[in-house]
Amino acid sequence: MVLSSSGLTTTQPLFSFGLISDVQYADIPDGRSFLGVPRYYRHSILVLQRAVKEWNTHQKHKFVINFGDIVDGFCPKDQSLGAVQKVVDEFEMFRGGPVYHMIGNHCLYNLPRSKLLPLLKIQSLDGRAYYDFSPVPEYRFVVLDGYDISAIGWPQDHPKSLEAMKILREKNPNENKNSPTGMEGLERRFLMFNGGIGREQMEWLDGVLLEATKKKQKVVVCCHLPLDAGAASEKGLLWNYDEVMNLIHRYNCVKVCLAGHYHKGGYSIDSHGIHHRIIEAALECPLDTNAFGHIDAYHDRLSLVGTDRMKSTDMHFYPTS
Ligand SMILES: Nc1ccn([C@@H]2O[C@H](COP(=O)(O)O)[C@@H](O)[C@H]2O)c(=O)n1
Ligand SMILES: O=P(O)(O)OC[C@H](O)CO
Repeated sequence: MVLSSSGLTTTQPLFSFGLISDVQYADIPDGRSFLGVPRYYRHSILVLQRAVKEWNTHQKHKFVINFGDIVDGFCPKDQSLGAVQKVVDEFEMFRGGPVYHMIGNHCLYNLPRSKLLPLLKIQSLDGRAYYDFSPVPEYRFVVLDGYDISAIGWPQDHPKSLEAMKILREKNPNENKNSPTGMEGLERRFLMFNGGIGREQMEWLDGVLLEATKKKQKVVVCCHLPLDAGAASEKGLLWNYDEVMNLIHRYNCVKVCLAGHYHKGGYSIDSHGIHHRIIEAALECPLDTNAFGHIDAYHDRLSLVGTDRMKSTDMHFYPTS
């Protein structure tokens, strides 16, 4: 406890970290999403630069998490490598500690996993992009690879690609597998720009949650793709979000799930009291506006302090016995 200037006692966070999502940088003129939402491809890297400057000014953040989609799919392919490197270099200007990246669909439109993962410093076996880390003994972060089963990013004849195409053929009747036309409700998540968690990753997640439970750690799950329909459009959900959440709900250790992809951002608390916070996209910030923030982590809550378009959210943990 410390005494604030107002004389009231306040509790210091255990640690803090910076966060940003969907930078989707490209050296191309402004454009729009399929549904007409403006996208500012060149301005987004300025948002990132301002974020890093702010995080460095604070001098208290232990690390940064980037929620994926570092470069946009419209980036000319002969510029992909340079563009990803350029954005990574901006992140590297953060002086407080490591930057944890995750992959999104737009990353995979630009580069194969074999090139992408070393650039993003994701230690990988066989192209896997899931990992965990524990910044303090009380907390563990799990970073999921939402494009583990995906029709993008793996060679076309790779078993994971074939499995993804089978799912899309069964679930999505459209020739354009990015189109949800004629699909109803939650079924609308079966789009090519989404993906799923494979069996091995599920088993790995189970093991991490078991270990975290034994260590009495609070877990924050991070994934480019949202895991709760209350916080995002069903068109943006992880294909097997339901299986992943059923597994998570078997434990009491997961307190918060953070994601990107759904550019508008969102927030919900699910049936088990887990907070789902979808991070607003840097790409959709008009000139001189921002969408980045930091999270202060306490024993009993995460407090997201957002800038401009990123809303602030206090996430108090549901009491568990
Ligand atoms: N209702 C929709 C939405 C999207 N698509 C296809 O997905 C691509 C990516 O969409 P963005 O929102 O990221 O622009 C888009 O180019 C369309 O091919 C769709 O078919 N129907
Ligand atoms: O990642 P994008 O740019 O294809 O956009 C995905 C949608 O916003 C998901 O809701």
